[in-house]
Amino acid sequence: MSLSTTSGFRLLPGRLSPAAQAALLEEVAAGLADAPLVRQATPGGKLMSVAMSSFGDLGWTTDAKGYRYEPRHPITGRFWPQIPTILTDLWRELADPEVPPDACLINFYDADAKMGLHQDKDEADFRFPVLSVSLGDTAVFRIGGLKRSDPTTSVRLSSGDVCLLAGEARLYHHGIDRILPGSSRLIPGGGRINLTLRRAAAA
Ligand SMILES: O=C(O)CCC(=O)C(=O)O
Ligand SMILES: [Fe+2]
Repeated sequence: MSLSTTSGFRLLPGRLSPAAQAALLEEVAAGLADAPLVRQATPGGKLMSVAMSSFGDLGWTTDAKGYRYEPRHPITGRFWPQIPTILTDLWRELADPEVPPDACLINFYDADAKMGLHQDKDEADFRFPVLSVSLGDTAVFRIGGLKRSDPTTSVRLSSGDVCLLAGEARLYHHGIDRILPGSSRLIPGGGRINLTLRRAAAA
């Protein structure tokens, strides 16, 4: 089964040059110094293997009360750092020329982390795409369809790759099966960072 581009899924391999990746990584590291990565628990009480933080007006959080967007970091209580301009520029070019993203989720995967099949549906308006940027080790990304039981395709996301979940694919199930440790030298100590730009609140 191959993933139709008419679904609204778009992969732009190597969209960010090595220099742009390094510059973005520096901005992410500066943001994480202010809003540290946290391993959060699902509403069901399971600790996620991915460590997370956010940039923007809203950040994604999860705890016993559920999944939601919050204006402040769950541990520090501070507002989230601003979304780096490299990312808002990409959004303007590839996602929406007028309405800016108000959330950028930061996921850090170590060699053992993964993310189960899910839909991104905590946002107010699915007309806006999710724009994803990958840095560091390659990930084995799985994407299916609107139904959890739909057939899935495996796509590798490498450092500098950008992908869009737009149109019908905006609500396709997706997840990360595994990381390929040692596949990139961008992040000191290894691992993968995924950044997803979103419009969480109504525009
Ligand atoms: O890490 C990725 O490439 C996907 C992340 C994701 O699906 C999410 O944050 O909702
Ligand atoms: Fe997702």
